[in-house]
Amino acid sequence: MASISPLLPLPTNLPTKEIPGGYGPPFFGALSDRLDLIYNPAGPDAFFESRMKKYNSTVFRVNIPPGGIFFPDPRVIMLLDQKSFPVLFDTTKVDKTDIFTGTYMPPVSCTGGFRVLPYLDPSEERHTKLKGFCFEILKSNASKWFPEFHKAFMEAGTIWDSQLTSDGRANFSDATDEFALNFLLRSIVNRDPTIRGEVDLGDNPASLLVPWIAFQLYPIIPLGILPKYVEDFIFHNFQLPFWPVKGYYDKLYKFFKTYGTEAIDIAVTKFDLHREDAIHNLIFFVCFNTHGGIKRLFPSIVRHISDAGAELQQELAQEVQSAVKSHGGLTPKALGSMPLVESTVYEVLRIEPPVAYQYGRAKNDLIIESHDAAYKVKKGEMLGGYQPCATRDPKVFANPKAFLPKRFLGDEGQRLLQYVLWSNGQETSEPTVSNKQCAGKNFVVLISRLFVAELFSRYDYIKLGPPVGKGVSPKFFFTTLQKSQI
Ligand code: HEM
Ligand SMILES: CC/C=C\C[C@@H](/C=C/C=C\CCCCCCCC(=O)O)OO
Repeated sequence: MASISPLLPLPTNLPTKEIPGGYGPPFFGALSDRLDLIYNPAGPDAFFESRMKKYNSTVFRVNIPPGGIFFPDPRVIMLLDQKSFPVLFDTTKVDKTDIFTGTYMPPVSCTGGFRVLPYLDPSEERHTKLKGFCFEILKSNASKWFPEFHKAFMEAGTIWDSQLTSDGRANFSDATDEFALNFLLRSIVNRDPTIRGEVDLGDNPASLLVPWIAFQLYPIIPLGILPKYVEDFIFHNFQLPFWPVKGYYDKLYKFFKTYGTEAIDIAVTKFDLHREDAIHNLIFFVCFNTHGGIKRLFPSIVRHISDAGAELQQELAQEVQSAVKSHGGLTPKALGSMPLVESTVYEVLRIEPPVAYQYGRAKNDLIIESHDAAYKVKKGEMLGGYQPCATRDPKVFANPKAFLPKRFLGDEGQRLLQYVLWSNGQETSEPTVSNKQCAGKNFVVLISRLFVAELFSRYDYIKLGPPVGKGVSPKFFFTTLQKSQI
């Protein structure tokens, strides 16, 4: 792991302090913190900022959801600065077994009875095999990314233009969910989900994923579908049975088992994996890891660019359209000559990392340092991080709460990349079979740059309206799509 740069002052005999905060009485302490965090009208940012202020520390003890009656111990030590947060990446210090979703783990019934890759610690042999399989899937399909992404994006653009003409607004969310899944299934599973057949995913394939993902996450997110206390009692105290949503997953299973044979054969022959293990992990890679991540990242990219206004968008349109023109199309070389697009994507990933929470259990007694103190952690204690506090650390980033799309331009910008942590690792490090950094780290940055480049190849100016609807994933609509003149 690359060391933290000299920008952070080296420790000079930091005072050792007791970790502030606490957990309160059993059940009620967790209930109080959960209601404060999950149902905080100002969001988790406000919750963690208020606790940092209360304890005058970026390291403190708190209960992290769910923590309800039938859920595991919610006690966590949070690390919320750029000095302490990277401990979560260090697998010599933390154990990552079964903590992908935090203090609670969904039942393996929702992944075919298998503990899929993200729940495995690097010390497990399956972790090495499955991460190698994931890398191979990304490598062997790389030639498809540009053409398949362009094809799927153009289908979405046609829908948006038509809706804007007929309805005065265009449904960004639904079209993006579908185009992203079309892109992934055409590229990785070699099957176009829009082609109906004996085994298919219906008219809206992306909608099949929602119940399955919601089932895995309902104990840790605000669903917003019932009155607060009713919702909290039902969804944050009990593990609900999988069978009501099993039908959705079974459709995904049949689709991957039927059409994903090329990828599954690679898992069996090259990585010595059992066929069923490979199928359920491939479903997870595509439908949870990738599509689930895109569902959070792509709206964030468009929201930040839309809110940044006309000046940024004119510069993006100019950079993209001139590069596409001079390279004869949106080619890898054209994309590689769009520094503002790249910096804008990194700034979105910094200011709003799509997955805000990371965890790790202390493998031994540890001393953890923040910028201004050292803290003793006992073996077995759960460590956690709310990443936006670390990626908005004022000791590292000037004007940390501002969206500055040019922040990562030039040499200074390249040096700051080590403090972009969205992939559960520094942007300047690489995922390996020995660490827990996102296997799709470089793929995500590539398709995010592609997404911005496709947008500003087609449009000169875009405006996203306010979110519509409550709950897990509100929908976003374009209110303006000004077509490019070329
Ligand atoms: C926008 C999209 C994505 C986001 C935001 C994202 C984010 C993350 C994060 C934060 C982690 C670490 C979780 C933890 O252990 O604390 C992770 C792990 C992982 N991601 Fe992603 N990811 C994305 C896309 C992908 C893609 C495209 C793939 C592969 C096709 C992928 C495969 C994985 C795998 C396999 C792990 C577990 C790594 C391991 O166990 O060593 N992800 N991802
Ligand atoms: C929904 C899937 C999102 C990204 C997929 C990515 C990483 C996932 C890491 C942890 C799973 C929990 C994500 C949702 C947390 C909900 C709490 C919150 O942020 O409010 O896979 O690569």
